[in-house]
Formats: sequence, C-alpha cells, structure tokens
Amino acid sequence: MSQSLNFLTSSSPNFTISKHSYSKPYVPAFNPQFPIKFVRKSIVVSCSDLDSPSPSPVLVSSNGGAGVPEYKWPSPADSSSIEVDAVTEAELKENGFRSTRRTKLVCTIGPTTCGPEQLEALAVGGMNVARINMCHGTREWHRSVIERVRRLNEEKGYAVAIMMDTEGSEIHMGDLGGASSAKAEDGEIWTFTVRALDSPLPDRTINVNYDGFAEDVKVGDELLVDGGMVRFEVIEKIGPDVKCRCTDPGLLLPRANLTFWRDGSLVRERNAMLPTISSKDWLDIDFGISEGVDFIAISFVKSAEVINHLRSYIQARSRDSDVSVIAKIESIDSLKNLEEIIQASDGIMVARGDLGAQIPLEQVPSAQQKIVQLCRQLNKPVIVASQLLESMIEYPTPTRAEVADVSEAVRQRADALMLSGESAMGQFPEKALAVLRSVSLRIEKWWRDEKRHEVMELPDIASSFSDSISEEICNSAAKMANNLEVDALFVYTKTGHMASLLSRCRPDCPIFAFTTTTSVRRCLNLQWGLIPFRLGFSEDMENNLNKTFSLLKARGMIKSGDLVIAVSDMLQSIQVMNVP
Ligand SMILES: Nc1ncnc2c1ncn2[C@@H]1O[C@H](COP(=O)(O)OP(=O)(O)O)[C@@H](O)[C@H]1O
Ligand SMILES: C=C(OP(=O)(O)O)C(=O)O
Ligand SMILES: [K+]
Ligand SMILES: [Mg+2]
Repeated sequence: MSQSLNFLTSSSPNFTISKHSYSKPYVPAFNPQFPIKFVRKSIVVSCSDLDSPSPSPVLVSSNGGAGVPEYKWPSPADSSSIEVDAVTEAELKENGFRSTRRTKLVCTIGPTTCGPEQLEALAVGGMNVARINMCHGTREWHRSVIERVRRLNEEKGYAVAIMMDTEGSEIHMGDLGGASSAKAEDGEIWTFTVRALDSPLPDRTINVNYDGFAEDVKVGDELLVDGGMVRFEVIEKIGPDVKCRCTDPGLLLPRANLTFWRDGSLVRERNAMLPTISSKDWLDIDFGISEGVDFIAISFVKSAEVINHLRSYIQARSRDSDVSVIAKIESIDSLKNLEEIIQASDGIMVARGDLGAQIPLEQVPSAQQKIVQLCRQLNKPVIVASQLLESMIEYPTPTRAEVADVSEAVRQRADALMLSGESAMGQFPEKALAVLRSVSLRIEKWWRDEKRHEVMELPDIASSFSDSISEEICNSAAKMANNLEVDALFVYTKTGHMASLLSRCRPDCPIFAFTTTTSVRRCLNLQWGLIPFRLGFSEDMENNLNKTFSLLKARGMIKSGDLVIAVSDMLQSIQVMNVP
C-alpha cells in the first residue's frame, strides 16, 4: 500500500518529506500566500472494473529494425481505457520515463512523404505534428494527406496532429511550369514577369505572383530568391517584364519567396500593404476548419489584430471545434509587435526562412533566442523552423554546423523543431527526422546528467486568482519534481492549461497529461515534455489516480514504487506518492 501526501491550499504547520522514505528534509518552495496543509493518507487500489488489463497496441512486425514496425491497435477505447500513442507507449516500455523525448517534432509533408508507408515511417520515427504547406499542391492533395494521417492514427494508434500553413500574400515566384527546380548560373539574364504565361514557360523566365512587382522594382535593385539562396540584379524594365542578371548562382525552387533590396535595405512598397490573409488563404482556412485540422499557422503575421480577427472567424464557423492558431514570425513587422502577437496566438513559429530574408542573417539567431524565451515566459508553445538540416535534402548525414544548430534550439528549450524541405521533398526524410530525434535526446540527457535545471524568471501570467493558484501549484510541483527527482509529473487537465503551465517550467521529468478530449490531447502534442493521454476522469482525484495507476500498470508503462507528483485543475492540490 502506498502513501500519498496531499498538499491542500489551506493553513497548516510545516512538514518534511523526501524521495521514497520521507525522511530527508525537503521544504517545498510554495508562495507564502498559500499556506499548505499536508494530509497524510493512503490510496486504496481496489477498482475492480479497472483492474483488468486494458488493450495496448501490439507490435505485429518490427522488420528487423530496418523498416517500419507495424502496430495493431485493438478495439476502440471505452470509458475505462486510456489512450496514448503507440510510439510513446513503446518508448516508455523500452526506455522508461526519464529518457522520453521532451522536444516535439514537426514534419512538412510533401511529394516524398505523402504516401501511407512514408507517413507511417515518420509517425514511428517520432513525428508529433504533420504540416501541410498551402503554398504547394492542390486542396485535393492536402485532403488526401489529412485522410491518411487520420487513418494511421485510428488504425495504428498514433496521435499525429495536423498543422495547415497558409500561403500568405508575400511576393513569390510561380511554379516553374511544372519543373521541380531550375539552375540559375552566374551572369545569366533571367526575366521575371507578371504576365500570365502558359506552360512550358520560355527559357529563363519566371512568373511573379504580385501584380505591382514590375512597377515597384527599380533598375539597380537586388532581387533575393529564398532570402539570398540565389541573387539577381535588376538591369532593365520592359513593361510587365523585369530583366535581371544573376549575381549569386543557385537553384530556383517552385514558388520561392522573392524580396527586393535597395541600398542595403529591404524595399517595402505597396507589397507591405498586402493583406496578411489573402482571399486564397481564407478559402484554405475554410478548408482547414472543415477538415478539422488541429493547428492553422498564419504566414507573415504583422500584428495581433489579424490573429484576433481569425479567432473570431474560426469561432463563428465552428463553435465546437478548437483549432489552434499559430503565428509565424517571419517579417520585420512581426518582430516589432512580438509580444502582442504572442499574447494573441496559441503558439508561435520562428520561421527563419523568410525571417532571414527580411532581416540580416546574422540577426536571426538572437531573434530566435528572444522569441523562444518570450514564448516560454508567456506560456505559448514555440516551433523553431527552417533549414535545421538543409543539407539532408541531398545528403544522408547532416553537417556539424546543422547538428550544432539543432542542439542550440533544443538547448533553448524550444517546444518543437520543424523539418521543411528535408521531409517534404528531400531524399532522406526519415534519416533527417532520426537526426532531430537523436540530437534532442542527447542534449536533453546531457542537461539532466549535468543537472542543468533551467533557471528562468517566469513572470506571473494569471489573469484571475484561481489561475494564480494553478500557476503557483505548477511552479512548485515542477520544482519539487526536480528536487525530489521524481519519475513523472501527472496532470489531470480538461482544457490543457494546467499541463501547459507545467511544461512551461521545463521540469527534469516527463509530464503525463491526462485529458478527456481527443482534440486537447492532440494540441498538447506540440508542447515540450508533455505526454498526452486521453482518459475519462471525474472530480474525485483519488479515484482518478487509482484508475490511472491500474491502467498504466496493466500496460507496463509504470511500475510499483515509481515516484510521481500529481496535480489537477479540479482539485487545487499537489500529491506526492509512490505508485502502489
Ligand atoms: N505539397 C507540396 N507539394 C509539392 N512540393 C512541396 C509541397 N510541400 C512542400 N514542397 C516542397 O518542399 C519545399 C520545402 O517546403 P516548405 O519549406 O514548406 O516550403 P517553402 O520552400 O515554400 O517555404 C518547397 O519549396 C517545395 O519544393
Ligand atoms: C517556415 C517558413 O515558412 P514557409 O516555409 O511557409 O515559407 C519560413 O519562412 O521559415
Ligand atoms: K506557407
Ligand atoms: Mg515563410
């Protein structure tokens, strides 16, 4: 029979506890405003209806470790079962709590990964979120990807969430008349035109999507493709055609972003007035809502206003769905209005591709650090995106510099890392994902081994007294978890808020987040350190804990003696206990 300490927020004298034996003194760092009552009581494990083992995904074939392991998910979940994704469950069983990965992984799906087998390989490889980029492909293509991911989740027990990324209305090239790329050589003259041309396009001709392009550029301007991957100088304007000489050769990719620079600064003429959400974007957003995507990422956000507008639009369109809105930080304006944008959004993407085309490249790392830090302070998940493993589009191993870049993002405790071209059209999507996974695990292990608890000033963000209590509880529980070296934090949360507050503290142990709805569970996929479970639970915490213990034990995910700390948003308490 195990003991638990129930810390209620009412008045009582001091009490000391320690791991397992409760003998070593430990003083929890509670806010003195909330005197704590420590109630010593035991938990009775006699939930007869729950004691029977619940189904778990069965590994049908592992393919000798070479291919995609095949899992079969048994009968649909009933009210007494617990749902966790098959990959996490296998990891937990194999490696135990401590070594589960904390940093989440997002993969852009494209031509090389849209098939069911490739999607499954990514799911097995640790993809938490699949991103579809509405810049490319047709809605039918995207719909089929969404359907395949959904089917995998249902049939094989994964929990991959879906993020739809809007095109935005910045200037970009056309689709190269169907070619997958075009090489621009030094000194070559290319024509950039706003004329609607039929495919195949004349040689060395590029369509531009923005009608004002030919009027806005001036002879002598520098034209940057993809933030400088290829550069041209404008040498002549002939009506709708702009002749340019290539000054930095490189590969032109379909629909690549275009910026133009004059006297060393980005030119923002009428293109700066283009709406953040274009009419095509609105149709894509309608598509995303009706397909029930989990996240909508908005490109080139300039201010909080557009995010607020989109939110009310989503609410009006679908009262019962909760699509999370992710703001992409990739423009000068978004940097100016950073805090208000973060406050207004459900999450942020550091979209370094376009950001690096709008501010000097050497400013991108400090901008990233600042955004990641601010997001954590304001409790919003943050994704670091673009070119993390760019060379792996072509090569099976990353460069040392790329590994260092990934490590740095992990070290900054970003919630998630994202693959773009590496997984969308590269030759080694699974290998690239494996690199993200192994580098994340290595850095996370290193800081645990070195006891590098992240000390960060976390400002109070609560807007009500009740929220303040939740926040204090989570801060204290996370600190206790580190000091007591517990095996896991458990959080019972209906909206996911309390789970995110724990994640914000970046504790040393994994956070098992139990939530009642599938949509909340999928959204938690993006947040650092959270292992989301779907579980029916009641207001009765003791019952919830017993139920969870027996279900998890039956599945081999925890064992007697494991030390856990449990918090919930129904009963504002912290409980410390060994699994009975
Ligand atoms: N749905 C798709 N269909 C075809 N190609 C795609 C698709 N999604 C992504 N890609 C390819 O992968 C590359 C990298 O993806 P991403 O970074 O999302 O787009 P972008 O390069 O436009 O910013 C794209 O440039 C494009 O070549
Ligand atoms: C992620 C980004 O956006 P997209 O790939 O849509 O251009 C980026 O610019 O870094
Ligand atoms: K996009
Ligand atoms: Mg971008």
